[in-house]
Amino acid sequence: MRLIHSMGTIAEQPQAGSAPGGGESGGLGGHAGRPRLVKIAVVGASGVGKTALVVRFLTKRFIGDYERNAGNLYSRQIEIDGEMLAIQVQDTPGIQIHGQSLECNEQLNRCIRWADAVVIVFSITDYKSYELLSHFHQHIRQLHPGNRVPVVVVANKADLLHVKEVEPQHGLQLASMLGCTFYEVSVSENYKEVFSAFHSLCKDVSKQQSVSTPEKRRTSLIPRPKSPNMQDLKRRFKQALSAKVRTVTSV
Ligand SMILES: Nc1nc2c(ncn2[C@@H]2O[C@H](COP(=O)(O)OP(=O)(O)OP(=O)(O)O)[C@@H](O)[C@H]2O)c(=O)[nH]1
Repeated sequence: MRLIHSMGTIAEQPQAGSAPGGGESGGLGGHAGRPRLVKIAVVGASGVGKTALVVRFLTKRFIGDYERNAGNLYSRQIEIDGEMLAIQVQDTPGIQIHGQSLECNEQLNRCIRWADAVVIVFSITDYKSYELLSHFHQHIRQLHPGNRVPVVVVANKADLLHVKEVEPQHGLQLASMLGCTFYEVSVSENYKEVFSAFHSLCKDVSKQQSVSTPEKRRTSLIPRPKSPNMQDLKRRFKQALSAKVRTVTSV
């Protein structure tokens, strides 16, 4: 796992396709010899386990200590279904909840716009984090108008059933109503489910990219004008010359 930079510096990073705010997606098909780039933003309320999830996915380890996070961008190459992918994961600062509305700052908006796919995390021990789910989903759709970026909903802290505030089936129902894939995980106890969530997201991105790529391929298949045929040019030049000679001799 490689830490690229913290979110504080992201706004000043103009690298195309590699950092939030960096403009066009670098994810389309990758360049020759380079793995395809998949950019994922992880969003959710504060304390739901976003950082723990990202670190678990990238290192297989669980971090137990809590430190409010400013938002880091991590990268790692992973082979998924035989294809090497360069995955960038943007951990974002937790949204503080005031009432039920979502107040995203510009940094977070930039991260969402930058992403090819988004993971929305809530905690089954925090009902308010669950209530934010549909707000986040709507916000993501608004920031990607006309482009259905794949979204996965992750219900975390499944090991804390004794203090749960959200029934797992409610998470599942809401996620399917929003058209998102749903995973219930315990980042602290389980790596497999965490990997599956990111795996399915990467597959969705791949699918979406291959849908948009044929258009690009088709345009690149339009025959380019041929370079002039030298034999043909010589022949036409000779013809023109002899016509001129004929005109001159006939005068
Ligand atoms: N029991 C349990 N604790 C978890 C789990 N996932 C995360 N935690 C703990 O929950 C706390 C918050 O986790 P973080 O990953 O820092 O949460 P965050 O969403 O990044 O928080 P912010 O930085 O405030 O946005 C930490 O103490 C984690 O160890 C889990 O699956 N089970």
